[in-house]
Amino acid sequence: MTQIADIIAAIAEEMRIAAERGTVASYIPPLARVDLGRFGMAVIDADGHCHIVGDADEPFSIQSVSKVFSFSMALNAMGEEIWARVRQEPSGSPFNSIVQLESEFGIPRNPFINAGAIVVDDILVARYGKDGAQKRLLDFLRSLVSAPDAIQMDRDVARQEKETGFRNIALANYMRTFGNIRNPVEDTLDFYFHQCALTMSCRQLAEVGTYLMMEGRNPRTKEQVVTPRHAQTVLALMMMCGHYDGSGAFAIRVGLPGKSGVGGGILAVAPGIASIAVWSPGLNAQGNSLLGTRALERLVQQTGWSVFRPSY
Ligand SMILES: NC(=O)CC[C@H](N)C(=O)O
Repeated sequence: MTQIADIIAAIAEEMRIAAERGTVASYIPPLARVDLGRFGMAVIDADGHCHIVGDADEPFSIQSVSKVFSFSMALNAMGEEIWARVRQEPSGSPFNSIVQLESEFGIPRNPFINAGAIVVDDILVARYGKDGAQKRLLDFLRSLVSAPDAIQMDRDVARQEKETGFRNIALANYMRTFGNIRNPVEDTLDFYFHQCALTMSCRQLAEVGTYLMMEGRNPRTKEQVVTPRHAQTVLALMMMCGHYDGSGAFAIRVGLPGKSGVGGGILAVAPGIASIAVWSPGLNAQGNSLLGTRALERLVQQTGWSVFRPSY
């Protein structure tokens, strides 16, 4: 097999010259002004070797990729009881859709659509308090990376998320009417907007993802961050729901559990083999990184890492 470094160098070159790059998210200026030409990728293998290419050390807004980490924390806090508050099924709907909530009594389909992530945050705010939840999430992420201070919450992005977040505010209030938001809506949303505003680079995102590659263990400290069973649960949900109404296409094209964000980042995990982060800010129609998806597709074609291959 060609070395990973050579494979990702060739992928970065293909992405550098790609003409069609998607569209950057435009709902807040900090996302709208990101250069469409950016592309970065980081791959960390099971031995801890990190290969990077392009803008892999450039911080970006991880947005909904953060839902993986808040959900991991909520599983730790609540265990299987969490399924009374959020379900474990794909939605087939856009990330910010409200339609299913009415017929399904305010219980979101899964923790990775906005409604589900807001419920997850409500659980964490009830357990740790509004500021405590933020601090714990930051501690969780920083414990997994080599340069902890590089992971930040961008307060300006959080403020703008709040100022423009009418759909998320509606989702939270609507679920409150079913009793599925238990804290003051503002407190839960404050945490949600701050977690969307987390900033890190591909290198750090791939480092954070290593616990999912290693059956829930932090390879740096050997600490069990989540149980092996919960790591499997998170990965299964990433495969089924990590790309919203684009999840089926992502599973077929890439064949790895993955989670996207509107900042153009994707975290993908080849269990036992690699933690991969890619960033390209241009999005496709479902709000997932256009070139990020293509880059992962190329990587899997050349490494054979799809979990659906018999040899995996
Ligand atoms: N898909 C996403 O990354 C969505 C995150 C965005 N901040 C929102 O709440 O709508």
